Amino acid sequence: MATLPDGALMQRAAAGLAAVCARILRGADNASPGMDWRGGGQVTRPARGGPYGARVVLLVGSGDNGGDALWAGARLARRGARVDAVVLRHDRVHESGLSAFLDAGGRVLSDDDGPLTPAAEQAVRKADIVLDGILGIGGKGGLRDDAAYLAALASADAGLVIAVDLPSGIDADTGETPGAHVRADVTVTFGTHKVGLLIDPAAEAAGHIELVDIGLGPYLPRPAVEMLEHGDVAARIPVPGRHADKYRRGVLGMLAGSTRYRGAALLSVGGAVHGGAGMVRYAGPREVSAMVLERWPEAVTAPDVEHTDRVQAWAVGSGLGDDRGDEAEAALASGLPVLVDADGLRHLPAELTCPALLTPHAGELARMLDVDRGDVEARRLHHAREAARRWGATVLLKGSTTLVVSPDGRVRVNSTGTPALATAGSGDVLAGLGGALLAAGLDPLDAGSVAAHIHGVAGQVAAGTAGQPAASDVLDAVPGAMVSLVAAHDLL
Ligand SMILES: NC(=O)C1=CN([C@@H]2O[C@H](COP(=O)(O)OP(=O)(O)OC[C@H]3O[C@@H](n4cnc5c(N)ncnc54)[C@H](OP(=O)(O)O)[C@@H]3O)[C@@H](O)[C@H]2O)[C@@H](O)CC1
Ligand SMILES: [K+]
Repeated sequence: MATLPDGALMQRAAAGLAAVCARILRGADNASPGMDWRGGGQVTRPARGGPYGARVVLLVGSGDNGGDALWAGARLARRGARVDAVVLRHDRVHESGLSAFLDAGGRVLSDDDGPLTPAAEQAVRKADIVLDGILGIGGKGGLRDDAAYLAALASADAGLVIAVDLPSGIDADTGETPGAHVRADVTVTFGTHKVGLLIDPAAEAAGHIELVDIGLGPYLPRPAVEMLEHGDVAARIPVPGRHADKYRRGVLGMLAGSTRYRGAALLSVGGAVHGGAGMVRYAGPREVSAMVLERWPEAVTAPDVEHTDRVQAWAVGSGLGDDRGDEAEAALASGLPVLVDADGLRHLPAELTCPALLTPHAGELARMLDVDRGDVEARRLHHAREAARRWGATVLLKGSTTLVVSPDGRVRVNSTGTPALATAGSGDVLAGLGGALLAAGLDPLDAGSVAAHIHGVAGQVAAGTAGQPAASDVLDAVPGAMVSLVAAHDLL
């Protein structure tokens, strides 16, 4: 801002915003160079042939977010759209934006007494597009009274809701939703993706995300949250060299499954085998080991952790049950990198002395931190950070947006998640994958985020062929997912 004339960034933002609205109104293909990280993302749009004659309503808050909406509204009005503004506070409105809007033929439907006039409500209900310019990055807390009512009206009754920069009322920095907020079909965000657009529950309110480049790139600090793309993941997948042998590729010790949860052993060993482990040494009861060997003859088995030597990392806990805590503790005391999943998380010492990757879901993290599960779901980043700090470990919090948080503060959010992965045994596959990558020498942050990415791609592939895939289908899709990631990378 300091290097540019006053208002230049807002003009870039408004121009980009108006262009997206015009494109949507034209019914043009929605594919864009921006990131639609939720995949698919086709927007049901009011195809009108263009802005001319379209009904657009602006919800205008008291800050610059409202200014963006007004300037974009002025551009659409000049292209023949019928643009009405509902101004939340007439005593505090972006002045130059408002005069440009009025000069372009826009109308204001609210009055000094408040925004909720009958004309305003009627216009929102009939709109082709509602532009949500109530709050942007300056918003604090959820929407209040009139704004909350308008947000609900727009989300329920109106045409397409397009959020300006972010859906008003979400927390831009955490992904929390402290109160009432807009639910958008599309979010047009400026300069950089906001953390809140990437982490649930707020991310869910953002819909399809379009990034408008306003030239901030060279000035941005290191991002608070990273999201790996396919190429980033492919570059991190260990590829065996000419002199590879099973030890160089990484031997993983696996303490998982039990006579009660036999499937967990098969799925997690399978995840490790397909994840590229040079060898998997399975430690478990004789009848489970026999099943493992039948399905995965490349594995070797031993009765327990004590008799499992020459491993480079451990994966501990998937389907383990309650009675092998001593062995879990022994693996955790080995000093080797350890992935800890499910029942293994009950046996964490107060302080970890090894590089660790903890892979709880929200319920398990709630138990670890002695808080409510609902609170973990509402404040995913906060609680994952808290656990990473408390144990000095990398925490992979599974869920609709899987987070991987390193104790040094780095955060990655996975872009490939799919509801198809929310099925019994899916986490066992992930644990095997992550364990194999730890054994191959990736640090816990890379091992966790690469495993989550591959797992998500496998889930998408499996959903594409099996519809509602089982965890075994996801496991079967892992090799293909890895091939497609690496092949795409080689083509870059
Ligand atoms: N920075 C840049 O480079 C660029 C930024 N740009 C744009 O600017 C936006 C940020 O603008 P901003 O800073 O003016 O804040 P904004 O989000 O409009 O809201 C602040 C106002 O809302 C009020 N308010 C707060 N909470 C509230 C609540 N819960 N319920 C009701 N009211 C509440 C608050 O009042 P206060 O709390 O101060 O009394 C204040 O009046 C950004 O998101 C992007 O769109 C682009 O133009 C491109 C360049
Ligand atoms: K907004």
